[in-house]
Amino acid sequence: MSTVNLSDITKQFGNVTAVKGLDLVINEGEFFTFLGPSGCGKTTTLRMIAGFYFPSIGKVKFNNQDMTSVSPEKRNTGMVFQNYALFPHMTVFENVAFGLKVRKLKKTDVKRRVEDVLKKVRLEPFIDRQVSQLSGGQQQRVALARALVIEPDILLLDEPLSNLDARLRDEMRSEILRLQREYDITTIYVTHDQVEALTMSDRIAVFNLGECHQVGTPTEIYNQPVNDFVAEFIGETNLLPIERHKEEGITFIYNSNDLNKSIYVTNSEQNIASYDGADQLYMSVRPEAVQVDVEPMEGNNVLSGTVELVQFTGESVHTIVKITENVTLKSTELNRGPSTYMKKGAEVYVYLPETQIRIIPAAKGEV
Ligand SMILES: Nc1ncnc2c1ncn2[C@@H]1O[C@H](COP(=O)(O)OP(=O)(O)OP(=O)(O)O)[C@@H](O)[C@H]1O
Repeated sequence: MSTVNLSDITKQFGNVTAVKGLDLVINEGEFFTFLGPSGCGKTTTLRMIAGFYFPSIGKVKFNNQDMTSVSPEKRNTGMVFQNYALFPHMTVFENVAFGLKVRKLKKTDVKRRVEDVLKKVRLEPFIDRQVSQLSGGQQQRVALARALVIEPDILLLDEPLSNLDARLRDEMRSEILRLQREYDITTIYVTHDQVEALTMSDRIAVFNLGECHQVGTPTEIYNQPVNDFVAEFIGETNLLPIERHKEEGITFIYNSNDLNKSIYVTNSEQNIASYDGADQLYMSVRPEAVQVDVEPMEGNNVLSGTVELVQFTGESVHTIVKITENVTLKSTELNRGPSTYMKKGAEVYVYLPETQIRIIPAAKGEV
């Protein structure tokens, strides 16, 4: 097991800056995920850890040992690629044994270790099957076995589930977690799928445009996003630009030209002050915190509106309510039966509880 320490890493490809000033510490045995949209620098960072790329600036350390310019085969990392990169005409055994043969292990040791790992990934019955004759999920297991058989200090996984259908993806998520716990191995996982990141990770780093915006546990990232990019990328949110308007020194208001359609947050001044200098502030309210009813509720932040759309997903119901010309709010509630569904065109009230409103700045360089 290893810690991974990235300090002030920048990676330049010609005039493209793929990764900018990245500092990260990944702890021993941690399941750590790089999450972000396509092109944000996740794979480039993973490849710098594997040694396939060297950083233009900065240092990569494993267990405090400088690995920045060490070649990949001397890093003892196991990698699983998005397209698996298996040898299609070789058998499962030959594919998994490959890395051990390169390391010149004795034949009997190779056999024992390959059989052991194939048992762990539940592929023993397929040991002599050609890889091209396996299903996508089985090929994925071969790729995992091949990465694990060398007993790496760090397991690196680059979007390993993106070629699988939804059901198999679910199954492989638990399978990867089980193996990670069994081998007790520091694991770095790259994905653009937020559900995958939230359900699997000990901690997540959220990337955009080559920069890391936030590092935290899944609940921290979801409940306390540091800016509008993180709030919108992880889960869904209602994001409304703030117009500051002090009333008796304690409230701010959105939409100050129609006070009936304004949103108040008491004691928000301290929160706002900590973002002094931000170009734009937003309030972010998750749809599951937004309540919709045909009767007005008690308290502040009850806005009238018209139901624009009702989306049924099975387990939950999304209701989109138009508040003003420019503002719609989304509410998500668990499915409590047809009598509770709102109707399109209905006049309703929407309640935004103050405690569920989070004030966040625009991500730097965005506005
Ligand atoms: N070998 C390369 N040469 C030139 N530019 C590159 C190279 N590799 C990556 N880039 C650029 O660096 C940026 C980051 O790419 P990277 O592959 O790390 O993103 P990513 O977040 O992994 O995206 P994806 O999810 O699509 O794989 C992109 O703009 C990409 O075009």
